Amino acid sequence: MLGADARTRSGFVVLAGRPNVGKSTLTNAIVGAKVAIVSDKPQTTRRAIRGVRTTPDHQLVLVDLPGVQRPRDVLTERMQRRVESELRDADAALMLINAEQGIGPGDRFIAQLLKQAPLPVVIAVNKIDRCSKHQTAIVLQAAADLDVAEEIFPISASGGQGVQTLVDHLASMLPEGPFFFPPEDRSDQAEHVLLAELVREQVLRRTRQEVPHAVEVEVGEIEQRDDDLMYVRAVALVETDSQKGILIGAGGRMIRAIGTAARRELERELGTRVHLDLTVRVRKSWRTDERLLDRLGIE
Ligand SMILES: Nc1nc2c(ncn2[C@@H]2O[C@H](COP(=O)(O)OP(=O)(O)OP(=O)(O)O)[C@@H](O)[C@H]2O)c(=O)[nH]1
Repeated sequence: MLGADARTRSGFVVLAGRPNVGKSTLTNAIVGAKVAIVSDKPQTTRRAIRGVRTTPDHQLVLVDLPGVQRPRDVLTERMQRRVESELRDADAALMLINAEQGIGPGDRFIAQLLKQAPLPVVIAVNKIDRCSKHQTAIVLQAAADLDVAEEIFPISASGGQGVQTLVDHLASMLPEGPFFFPPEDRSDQAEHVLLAELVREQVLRRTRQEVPHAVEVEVGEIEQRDDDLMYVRAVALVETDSQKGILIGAGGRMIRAIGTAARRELERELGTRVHLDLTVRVRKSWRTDERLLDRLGIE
């Protein structure tokens, strides 16, 4: 417990950035644990996943926003609403820019959105490990020209360069106040959502084209069956029969490979042996099924 006179800082920082810029990787680096799933396919993060970093003097709650984009269907409209409400409720925003790609229309769109939000903004220029000093300097200048951020930090989320300096600065921006979550918490996601994300990560790793983005994973049952065995039932929802066929693979090879890899991830997360019961089901147009989106925790 903290002493009564201890001064702590505590608050919410929203992460904004184009798809694939490294938001999940940075969340994990800041929190020091795997709370957001990482993939090299854009549009992985459909939920506002939070990571919680707690030190003796601060608690920084990261809200990892979905790739900001214009609403296209029910799913993305919901994302957009979530983005706007997170911006209203947060203490600061961290905009991530991809140093390798430079600044594009998507970044300008986000900068515009952040300019209208009543909160201080910091920019981190990520993936500098992939760039020459000269290229990094050009992107840093272009980031400054967006005229939205108080401070700009060059970082490598995967390599760790510059991350500590960025975190120290973010922590200093938080208001003084008590912690929101118990210090041992790293994420406020319901356990079944986190486990479902770990399974979905393995689906994304192994599928191509339209399949990755058509798949959602729902974890129904999580049950301690034995002293050292956890039973987890998961369903991969797809939109068409042909996607189902791809996911199952010839002779069930694909789904077995996904299941084995996912089980290892779940065992690491839960610290126990896991029996994963993974099935594939077709649910046409789950993207526009509001009730299902509610159940899956996509707001
Ligand atoms: N070289 C390098 N690669 C990085 C860095 N940060 C992230 N990546 C890679 O970039 C890809 C995308 O990273 P994610 O963290 O999934 O990106 P994201 O912004 O969360 O993506 P969405 O969820 O689609 O919005 C992955 O392959 C990462 O390994 C970095 O600093 N350097």
